Amino acid sequence: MSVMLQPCLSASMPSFPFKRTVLVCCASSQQSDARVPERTKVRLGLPSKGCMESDTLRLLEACQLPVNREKPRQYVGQIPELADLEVWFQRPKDIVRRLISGDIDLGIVGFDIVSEYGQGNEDLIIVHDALKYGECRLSLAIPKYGIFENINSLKDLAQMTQWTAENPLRVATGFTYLGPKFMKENGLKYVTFSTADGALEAAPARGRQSPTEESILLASPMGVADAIVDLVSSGTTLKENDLKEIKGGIVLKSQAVLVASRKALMQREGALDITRKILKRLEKRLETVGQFRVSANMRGSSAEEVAERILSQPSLSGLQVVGNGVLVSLLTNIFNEETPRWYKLLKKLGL
Ligand SMILES: Nc1ncnc2c1ncn2[C@@H]1O[C@H](COP(=O)(O)OP(=O)(O)OP(=O)(O)O)[C@@H](O)[C@H]1O
Ligand SMILES: O=P(O)(O)OC[C@H]1O[C@H](OP(=O)(O)OP(=O)(O)O)[C@H](O)[C@@H]1O
Ligand SMILES: [Mg+2]
Repeated sequence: MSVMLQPCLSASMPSFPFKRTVLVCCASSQQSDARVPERTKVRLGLPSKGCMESDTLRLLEACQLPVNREKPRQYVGQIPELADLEVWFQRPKDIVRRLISGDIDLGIVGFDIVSEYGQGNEDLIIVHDALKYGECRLSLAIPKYGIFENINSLKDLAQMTQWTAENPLRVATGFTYLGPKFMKENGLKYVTFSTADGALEAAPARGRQSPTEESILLASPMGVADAIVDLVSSGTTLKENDLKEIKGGIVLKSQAVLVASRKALMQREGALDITRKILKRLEKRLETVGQFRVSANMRGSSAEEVAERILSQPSLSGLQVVGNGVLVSLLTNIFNEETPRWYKLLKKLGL
């Protein structure tokens, strides 16, 4: 007897993996009673360069929402499926700033950028928190050598007697909001920050190795920081620059998210409906990522008996016998109607 198995081994739905503190700190910057600027089209901001741009366009295409642009460097585009929508290609930080100013209504960017440039503004609503690319973490990293050789946790770092008002821990970061906030929340009192746009990992290079090697610090042009707060993905850049992450040193975990302006969703005609359509396509697409269809032959005296044996395995729970009892398949497409994230969004909007 031959039985066809079609289990789709489902990746579990990720829960919200981020530090909630990040988005709740500055309620005062909220402008909920302001009106949105008048215009006819809903605007979606997409990253204008790098992997975030290409991965975002790839995801939208896989969702049957391809973006049309006459020329690859053009800053405005359209999604033919969504006639009332305009796509604006922007730098990620500008997407967040323009969501807040009301110049765009929806955006796709890294959660790190929403947190850094959104600074807890309650107008920003995360509609989809896990688009499954741009995965990285914002982390504190310190040298592996010198006075940091035996420092392996944030607690160890905070307890070092070196740090005083005159001789603070020097941190280089491009995250000038989240970096200081994290250090303060973790009780590191004597800290100063410097900022740079890239290659931060070079900042501590052979800086302060030991109290007796202060001359190296002065002589080394790049010994300008003791630690950095920067994005880490594979960890290769840190490793190749002799830096290490420490226990308790993750500021936040990030991946691409769909973010919206609350004002726009509430006030702009068509914005909520377009969001619902985009969300539905994203959910449908992402739900199948990491799922596999398996076909197998099994011996048995009847289809029912084989099906019963399969279904008695706890690890295969979720399988469902369909048709004449011969085909066994998983209920994967559970979002025939609206998705859980849609109901969550309505709740956040008080609708
Ligand atoms: N190493 C990384 N791995 C995965 N995602 C990352 C990494 N670095 C950054 N990101 C995510 O991508 C976003 C944009 O990164 P970044 O500002 O470095 O862009 P870029 O340098 O223009 O492009 P890229 O480095 O992707 O070619 C970040 O805000 C973060 O969300
Ligand atoms: O842990 P890893 O996989 O090594 O990735 C981390 C590196 O990636 C990012 O820089 P990027 O290469 O994007 O350069 P950029 O700073 O110029 O954007 C980030 O700022 C780190 O330097
Ligand atoms: Mg980069």
